[in-house]
Amino acid sequence: HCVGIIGAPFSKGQQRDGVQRGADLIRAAGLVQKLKGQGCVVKDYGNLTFEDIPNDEPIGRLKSPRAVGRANELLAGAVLKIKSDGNTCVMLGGDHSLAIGSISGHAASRHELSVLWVDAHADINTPLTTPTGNIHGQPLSYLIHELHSKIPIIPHFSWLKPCVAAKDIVYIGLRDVDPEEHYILKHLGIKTFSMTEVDRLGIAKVMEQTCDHMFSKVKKPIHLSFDIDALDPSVSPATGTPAAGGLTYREGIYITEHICQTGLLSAVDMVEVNPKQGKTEDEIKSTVNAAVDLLRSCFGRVREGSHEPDYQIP
Ligand SMILES: N[C@@H](CCCCC(O)O)C(=O)O
Ligand SMILES: [Mn+2]
Ligand SMILES: [Mn+2]
Repeated sequence: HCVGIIGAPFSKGQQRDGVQRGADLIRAAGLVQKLKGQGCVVKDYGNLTFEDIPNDEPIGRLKSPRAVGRANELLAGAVLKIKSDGNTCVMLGGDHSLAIGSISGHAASRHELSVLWVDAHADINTPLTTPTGNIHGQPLSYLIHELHSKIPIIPHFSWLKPCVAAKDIVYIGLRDVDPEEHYILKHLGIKTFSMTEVDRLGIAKVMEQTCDHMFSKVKKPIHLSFDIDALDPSVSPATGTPAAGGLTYREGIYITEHICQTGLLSAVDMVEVNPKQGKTEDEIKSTVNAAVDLLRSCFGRVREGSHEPDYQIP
């Protein structure tokens, strides 16, 4: 696996300080060394620098629209470069509004994508349906062709064009979906595996049906957008919008092991780790370590273990 890492220390897609520190916390937990230790070729492209945008007044309900638009324009360019260099891209957030840039940049490189959105939330509010104005609850609405007519002109978003078809999106982990989002999911016929389906089917069947859906026509590169709040708060409490009844650590690892073995993973986002939302150092560690382990499983780590092909018992 050739892996390119980009850090996006950005928090203006929501209101809680601290999520901008996620990238460096994941690095400090040894992500690069651990990926190299399991045979990956890793290039760390460092962190993006986001210039402050003064007077970024709300537009309608949207909060920090100019900062979010600009940050994602920068991120899109960085992801495109990482893909052009032949890597699988790992974007470390930062809040989930960054998926706007990550998926845009990925689509600029690989045109048709399958998007697997692992999250307690649907993140598909439009600028007119959002209950909070936080753009981390809206990223998919800017990216989906079928919602283009529902997105108004927004300063610093003129670079952005929709690049994903509703049929190419699958959700796993939903348990906190706004009514407007639920209507959009049903109206667009988007494939969803809420926590009810995870409970009913079990994670193995969920992954089987996820892959059947994604590969039903042509096999496309996979963009995995993993919001750490998809995991149960007992595993990953240090996050801004925790919701009870989430994925176990094992279910999260199963998802990433399974996606790895498809051989189609082309980019992965790991977002919403917020150390300031952890009550103790242990809560922060548990959250960060889960993020690291999930990423290790994206790139070949398997729980049964592995050995060098030419190993022989001495
Ligand atoms: N649906 C809420 C909560 C969004 C949570 C965002 C997280 O998943 O990145 C909103 O729109 O503000
Ligand atoms: Mn979420
Ligand atoms: Mn999210």
